[in-house]
Amino acid sequence: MTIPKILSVAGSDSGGGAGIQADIKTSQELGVFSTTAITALTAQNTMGVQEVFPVSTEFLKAQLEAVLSDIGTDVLKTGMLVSEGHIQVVCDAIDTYSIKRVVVDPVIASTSGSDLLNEAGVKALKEMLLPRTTIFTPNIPEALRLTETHEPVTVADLKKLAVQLYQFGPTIVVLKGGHFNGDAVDVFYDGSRLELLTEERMQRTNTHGTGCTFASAIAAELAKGSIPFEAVKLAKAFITEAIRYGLPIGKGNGPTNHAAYKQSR
Ligand SMILES: Nc1ncnc2c1ncn2[C@@H]1O[C@H](COP(=O)(O)OP(=O)(O)OP(=O)(O)O)[C@@H](O)[C@H]1O
Ligand SMILES: Cc1ncc(CO)c(N)n1
Repeated sequence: MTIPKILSVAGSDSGGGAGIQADIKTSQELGVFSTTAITALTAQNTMGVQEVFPVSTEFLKAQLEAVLSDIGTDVLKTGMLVSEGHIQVVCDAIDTYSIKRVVVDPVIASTSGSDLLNEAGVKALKEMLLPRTTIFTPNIPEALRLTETHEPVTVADLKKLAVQLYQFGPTIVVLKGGHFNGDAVDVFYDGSRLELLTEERMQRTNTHGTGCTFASAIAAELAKGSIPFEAVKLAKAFITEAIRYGLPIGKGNGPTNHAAYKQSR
């Protein structure tokens, strides 16, 4: 029996809704074994990020080597990457271990506005990591930061933005529409096929970690052998249920419900 595996390279969210914790919960729900390489510890809750304690690049490398030299992975998924140095270490691991499927969620800032990737890191993301990426999942603010364009107003603008992001080198772009002003429209673009994944926008406050959860559901499904579009479709259903039944935990922006998708089947 082969057990599908993902390696999550991301920051720890002490509040349990985003980052590594979201990745582990999501992959567990979807029947995938998750390993981790932690880039930073954050002291964080539903109100925001209080402190960030980055792991050294040497220690990130040690975690990646420990996992990849023994357990291996079907998919590597990245979240918070801290700096250019951390991105270099991740790219070296992708090359050394010939990792073919890489899901990149470009965590640049938290919803509450804290920087989770520095300026040089944004440049390294574009120049080093995106050409090694299979599925790239930016949200709208991240897409605007990377392309330096204006806020999308129409679905046609969203499509244009996805095509622009494709030029940075990933095999597939999935532009997330959580911050769009209409329905929750995500755009899938692989260089020829352009598809919209649309769900009605739900008025919810418990949406902390939606992006991490969505990207890890994509990574988990890829690890199980799904083709990319099917993996994205399932991840969209997973996050929609997780938001619908979001958890009233903490005093601020609470977490999504990682168990809701499986419970709804
Ligand atoms: N209110 C909502 N109703 C329905 N779907 C939503 C809502 N908010 C986000 N989504 C969906 O959730 C997924 C994640 O998108 P989003 O743009 O929120 O990611 P994100 O900003 O990276 O998340 P975060 O930074 O909070 O982790 C997308 O599929 C998006 O369409
Ligand atoms: C550790 C971590 N990763 C990602 C995000 C973005 O949701 C967050 N708030 N915290």
